[in-house]
Amino acid sequence: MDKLEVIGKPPASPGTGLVGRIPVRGAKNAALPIQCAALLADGKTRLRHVPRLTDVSTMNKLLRELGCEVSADVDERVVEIDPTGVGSGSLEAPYEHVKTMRASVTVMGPLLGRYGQARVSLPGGCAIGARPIDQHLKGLEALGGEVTLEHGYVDVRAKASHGRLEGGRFHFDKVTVGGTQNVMMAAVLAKGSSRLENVAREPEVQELAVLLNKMGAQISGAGTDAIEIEGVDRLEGIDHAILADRIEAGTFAVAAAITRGDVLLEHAPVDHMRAVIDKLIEAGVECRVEAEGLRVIGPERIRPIDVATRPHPGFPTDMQAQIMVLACMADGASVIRETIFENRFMHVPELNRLGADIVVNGNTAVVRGPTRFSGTTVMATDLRASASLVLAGLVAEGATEVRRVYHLDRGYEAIEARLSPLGAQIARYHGAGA
Ligand SMILES: CC(=O)N[C@H]1[C@@H](OP(=O)(O)OP(=O)(O)OC[C@H]2O[C@@H](n3ccc(=O)[nH]c3=O)[C@H](O)[C@@H]2O)O[C@H](CO)[C@@H](O)[C@@H]1O
Ligand SMILES: C=C(OP(=O)(O)O)C(=O)O
Repeated sequence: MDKLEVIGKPPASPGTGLVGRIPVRGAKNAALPIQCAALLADGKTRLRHVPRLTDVSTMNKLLRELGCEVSADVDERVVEIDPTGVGSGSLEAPYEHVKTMRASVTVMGPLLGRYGQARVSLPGGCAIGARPIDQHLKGLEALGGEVTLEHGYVDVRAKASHGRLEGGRFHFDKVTVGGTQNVMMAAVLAKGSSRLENVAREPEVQELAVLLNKMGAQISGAGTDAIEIEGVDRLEGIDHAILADRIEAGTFAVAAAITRGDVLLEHAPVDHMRAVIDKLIEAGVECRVEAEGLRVIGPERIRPIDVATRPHPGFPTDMQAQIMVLACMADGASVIRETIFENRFMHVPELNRLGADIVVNGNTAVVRGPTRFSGTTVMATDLRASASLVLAGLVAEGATEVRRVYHLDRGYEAIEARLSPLGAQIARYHGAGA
């Protein structure tokens, strides 16, 4: 297992921290459902600006097992997916895949929509919460799917004798990104029309709808809280560039802010980052929208902030751990509330081991700054928790060793190689640590 060593530098005067430009890569959370959507097309889908992440490779592997021909030009960040061979073998996402990456369940909607059936391992919980998929399944039932749960697997098939879903109306009890994507993908090839209400409005949902419409689907309303879909008979393979990652950009923005740096985040999707940018500005961080991206300049003094995570356009839960590090560096007490996942404070004990003063009560964390982080060995527990530990390491006195970096590699492309040119001292050691 790899580990990262970050040699930190407590912040000095403004402009002495991370300095330079960093290109923002394609978004993991946009790429994964789009890879699944390729299952719906007649012919090949060509994806560009695909980030080099383990989750993307895991999804490619699953698609190959389902019968897709997948070629990945990692250097060019291009992935081509041809689903012509799917259907001759098993339409199953096995436990081995789903346990390493929950987003594997997103093949369920496209498989059901196109082939009339799918079998997917139940994902179970993960470090950040229970994460049930009841809304995915209820939504698929509302479109004419029949769901059976047996031996840890979900079996879903179209009830109608013609083997296609009929379409239908579904109101989500809970706003769910993956649920919206799964049910939307099931509906595009249905015989009739569908209306999905109380849907997620995340940019990655909108992006999926854009892609599906380019393929020939008829979806309207993505980005609002109701989506209408007219089923069509077939979809075509197309060429598409993956949206830039608002969470990666936000993570690097915090790195610039806490180190008192000056960093241009090239191609940052600023329109999708409003809630994060607003909080950075509230904390005193200078954020300038420039032609080439977002420029972030760290202030002399960071002000405390109150943050509550919410579905988009609210503050994203995937930035909660990182903004907590900004709060640690603020002069005074900040309050951070996590309302999306019930157990997403796993980074707190590790940040406290690095010197933070964070007290958690239920879903609320009170963060008392300013912290003088002091490097030690810490353990990554999930993707964004890992990112927060790297951020704290950047401003810690001495060396911070972050173990279990495989979590980080799920969602950040070679973070050490990206941050080093900005002046960070960060190195990866292969096969070391637990
Ligand atoms: C690959 C991907 O895009 N992952 C993102 C996606 O995850 P994911 O799609 O899994 O997250 P959801 O939006 O579904 O989860 C939101 C909340 O709804 C609950 N829920 C969800 C489905 C369901 O059927 N029943 C139910 O109760 C979940 O447990 C959670 O508490 O959105 C999350 C919320 O923005 C992000 O943190 C993840 O990074
Ligand atoms: C929670 C995340 O991802 P996933 O849904 O893939 O676990 C994340 O990207 O922060």
